[in-house]
Amino acid sequence: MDKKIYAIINPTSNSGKTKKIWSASLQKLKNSFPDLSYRLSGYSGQAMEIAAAAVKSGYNYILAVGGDGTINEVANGILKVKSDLVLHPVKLIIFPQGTGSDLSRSLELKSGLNYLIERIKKNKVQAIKTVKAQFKTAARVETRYFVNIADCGMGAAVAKQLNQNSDFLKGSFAYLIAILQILFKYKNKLVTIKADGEIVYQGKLNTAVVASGKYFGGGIKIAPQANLSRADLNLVLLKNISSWQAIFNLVRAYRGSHLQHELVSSCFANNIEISSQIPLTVELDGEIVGCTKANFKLSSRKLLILVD
Ligand SMILES: Nc1ncnc2c1ncn2[C@@H]1O[C@H](COP(=O)(O)OP(=O)(O)OP(=O)(O)O)[C@@H](O)[C@H]1O
Repeated sequence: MDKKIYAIINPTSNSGKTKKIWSASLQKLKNSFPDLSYRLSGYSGQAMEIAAAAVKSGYNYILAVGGDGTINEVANGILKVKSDLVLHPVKLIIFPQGTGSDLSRSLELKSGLNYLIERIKKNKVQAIKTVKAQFKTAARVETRYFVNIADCGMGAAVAKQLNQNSDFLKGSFAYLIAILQILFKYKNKLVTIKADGEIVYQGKLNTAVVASGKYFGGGIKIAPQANLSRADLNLVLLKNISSWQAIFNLVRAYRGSHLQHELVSSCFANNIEISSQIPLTVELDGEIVGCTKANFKLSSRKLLILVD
């Protein structure tokens, strides 16, 4: 079957720069793929609906243009459609245009339009795992997939701060400012963490990271042992570290050499549960979705992604 490509663009990603980049890229993309259809998302969450509708209409390539949040929505839209209703395997194409674009970093995708066109033509596929997260919102218990990294605690508080900050701050620098804003305010909280049914940690915690990819926070290599194609999940715990310890180890975290720290642990599991008396904020692929109690379970559904 031919490539039927549907592009979904988040015009607000990367502080609105994506809208201009898309306008400048469209004609060249159309020259290579004349049947390309596309739509700009009009509000948060719409990319999920557009992706699901495109898959149901028979599009077999969905192109996500934006950052990790956009990819998360598009992935959820693809996975929402029951696999027996999908006529042909659906492949996700990524045109990385986010503030952090941490999934693209884990996939080692080259940025730029020419590389995107080459990627589509080459059609090299990598299957990555997907993870079903369950968490609490004000109204109910909800579920949503993530594909790169989920975290609870200070990491999620930083993502929340980032979303509130001015669009003036860009890229990894925007994340660094948000980290510094939260670091000295954040109080570690008592948690119980289970991995595959066994308690693996009980005590004060700064951040729990449930990782498929290696990077979060605009390039912090928080889970250096994680691998998108590996079957299990990497749980990285930043235990009762102080603000100063976090500051001193930030450079090590960017390099991925923080696992040697005595208050950092890393293990692998298929099912991770995080509970706490004081709720911790939960973040999935950079999006704040709710709070604990949260559960992260490996899904049997894989996501097919075009890579370089
Ligand atoms: N039309 C829209 N108006 C407002 N928000 C939107 C719209 N379309 C999508 N969004 C929201 O924009 C948010 C940010 O998107 P995205 O994560 O792709 O960009 P980013 O934050 O710049 O990149 P990254 O997550 O890689 O740092 C998401 O929460 C998404 O739901």
